[in-house]
Amino acid sequence: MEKIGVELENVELSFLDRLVLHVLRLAVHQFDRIGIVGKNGAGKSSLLKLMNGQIKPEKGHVKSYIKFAYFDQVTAPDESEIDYDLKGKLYIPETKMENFSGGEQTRMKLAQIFSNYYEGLLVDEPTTHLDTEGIQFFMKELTHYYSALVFVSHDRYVLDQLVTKIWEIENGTVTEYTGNYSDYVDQKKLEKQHQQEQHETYVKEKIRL
Ligand SMILES: Nc1ncnc2c1ncn2[C@@H]1O[C@H](COP(=O)(O)OP(=O)(O)OP(=O)(O)O)[C@@H](O)[C@H]1O
Repeated sequence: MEKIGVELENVELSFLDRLVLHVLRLAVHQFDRIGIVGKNGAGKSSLLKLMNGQIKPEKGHVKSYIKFAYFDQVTAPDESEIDYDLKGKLYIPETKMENFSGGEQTRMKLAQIFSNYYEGLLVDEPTTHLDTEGIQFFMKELTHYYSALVFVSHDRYVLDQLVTKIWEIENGTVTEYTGNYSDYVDQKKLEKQHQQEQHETYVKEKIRL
C-alpha cells in the first residue's frame, strides 16, 4: 500500500465568515498525480496552502508525512543553489533576480525545485508566465519526477498530460475523479445527463399522479 504524504480530516477553512473549504477526508499518496480544478475563488490555492502548512484550518487537522516543495506565482525566488545544467537549459539570466521578468522568475523557481529531490510537489499555476518552450520543459521534468504531485492549473492540456486524478472544488467541497482532465469532463457530462434523466422521470411521474 502506498504511503500517505499528507492527509486532511474534518477540515474547515473560512475567510471573513465565508466557509471556503469543508473537507471530510482527503489524502495524497506517495505517487499520486492530482490536478485541482474549480472556478476562480473556489479555494484551490487555499487547499494547496493548507497542505503546505502555510495556513491553518480553524477546525480539523492536516497531517504531513513527507517534505513538499511548494511553488506559487507570488513568492519571490530565494537564494538557494540551482543545478548548473538546469540554469543553462532554462536560460536563466545572470542579472540580479529583482530585475527578472515574470517568466524568468518562474523558470528560476522551477529550476530550484528540480535541482533537488522532494517526496512531494505542491505547485500553483506553474505555467502562467511560461512560453511554449518553458511549458514543454516543465512537463518533461514532471513526467519523470518520481513523487507525489499536486497542482492547480487552468491549463487543460497540461492537466491532461500530467495528472491521473482530478480534485474538483465546488461550493467548498472537494470531489475526486479518477483519470485526467478529459476523463473528468466526460464523467461530468455523464453525471449531468444522469441528473437530467432523473429529473425528467420525476416530472413525468408527477404528471402521471
Ligand atoms: N488571506 C485571505 N483573506 C481573506 N480572504 C481570502 C484569503 N485568501 C483567500 N481568500 C478568499 O478565499 C477564496 C478562495 O481563494 P483561493 O485563492 O483559494 O481561490 P482559487 O480557487 O485559487 O482562485 P483562482 O482560480 O482565482 O486563483 C476567495 O474568495 C478569496 O478571496
